[in-house]
Amino acid sequence: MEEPLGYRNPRRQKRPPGCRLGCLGCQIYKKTAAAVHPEESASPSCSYSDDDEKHPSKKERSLADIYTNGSLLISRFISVDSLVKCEAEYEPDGVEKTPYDDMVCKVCKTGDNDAEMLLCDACDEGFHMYCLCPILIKVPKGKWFCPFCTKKEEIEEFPLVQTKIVDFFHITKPLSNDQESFSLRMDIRRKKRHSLCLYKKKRRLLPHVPSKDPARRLLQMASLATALSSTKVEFSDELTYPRGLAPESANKAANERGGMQVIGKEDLATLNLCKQMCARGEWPPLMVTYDPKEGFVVEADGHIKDMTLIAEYTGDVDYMRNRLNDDSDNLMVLLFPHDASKELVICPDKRGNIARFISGINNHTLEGRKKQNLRCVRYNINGQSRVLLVAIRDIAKGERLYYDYNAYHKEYPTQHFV
Ligand SMILES: C[S@@+](CC[C@H](N)C(=O)[O-])C[C@H]1O[C@@H](n2cnc3c(N)ncnc32)[C@H](O)[C@@H]1O
Repeated sequence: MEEPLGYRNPRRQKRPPGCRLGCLGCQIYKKTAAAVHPEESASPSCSYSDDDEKHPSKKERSLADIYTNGSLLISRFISVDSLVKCEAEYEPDGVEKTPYDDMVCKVCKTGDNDAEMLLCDACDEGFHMYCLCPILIKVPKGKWFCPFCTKKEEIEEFPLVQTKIVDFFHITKPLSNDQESFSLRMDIRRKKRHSLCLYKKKRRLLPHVPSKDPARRLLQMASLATALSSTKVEFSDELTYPRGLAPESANKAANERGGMQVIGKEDLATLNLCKQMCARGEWPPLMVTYDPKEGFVVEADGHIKDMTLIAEYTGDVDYMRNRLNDDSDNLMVLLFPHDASKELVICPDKRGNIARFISGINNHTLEGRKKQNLRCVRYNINGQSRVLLVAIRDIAKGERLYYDYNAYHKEYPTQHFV
């Protein structure tokens, strides 16, 4: 398997953290600036709106800013000549005092990490992004309301009616115990058993084994339908190329920096088999549930063997350059060519499948890393790049699925992940 890739989080630190809120980020920026250049101090109240292109956080913005962590971003700003002029009140040590200095998070009651503190646009209370449930990994675009001011929408369960589920997922055959397809799959598995040693050595992909009970499969599908409809995402088990985004011709695996592994014949047959099974409603045994800390999560609803193909990561394909201001936390790198303007990402915000709900590990802790049971791998499939999620060990029924969002690009902030 090639080096796995991770999520790309283009909006991370697009502006100084928290600057949306009475411009707390601006305060941080200005406070830091004032400490270094007290003569060029910052105004206590920012005159720019959040989305104003003239906002200091937007000026001088480059890819380097976007992919930089908060502290580096601030230090980069203070080295910029054109600091914003302003009047400020100084403490004796020359550091400007702001109305937000005493702000504490309403959840943990501390004022630590003010760079990660959001202010509610209604009640003006502070909340650490990582104290929210589920946690927020970046400053939201536009207005933000805290859980106390937002009337939380109840997750509405998708109706457990076979016809509705068949329609929702465009299933081509009713969800019955389809003997023919099961025997086809068993045939492949029997063949594999004969050459077990060989396949173990080569680490071939394995097709998933759906739950035998059609009623259970219906429940699994209803759980995904609930998650997709709650997030207003239409089901799509393939990459999509809507007009106005990147054309399909832009997805050329040959352009990948350093090359991309070509999928083998047997693995391709397995992928095709899995796709056919899914189209018939014979899905991997997975259940989507809701966790107060992680949001929607995916759990194994049956034993899953090492090397089982879990899902393809699907969604609309777009150029990364079009997504720099994207609020989404689930963009996936699809193609990483030498020419950065041609970098492609998968955006499952409008269309997608179960892959977009799978959790990420906290790769700052050993505990977090131990949870990893999947890996995402890119393959050159018929000349195009595709991203597959594959089990990297046996997964027991009830275990939650996790992979490393940061295995390739190290930009996804997972330090507060559970
Ligand atoms: C790709 S989405 C995963 C699906 C998401 N849970 C949902 O409800 O749509 C990534 C987001 O899920 C949450 N998440 C994923 N893994 C997590 C973890 N290990 N701990 C806490 N939150 C996690 C974070 O809010 C993150 O921004």
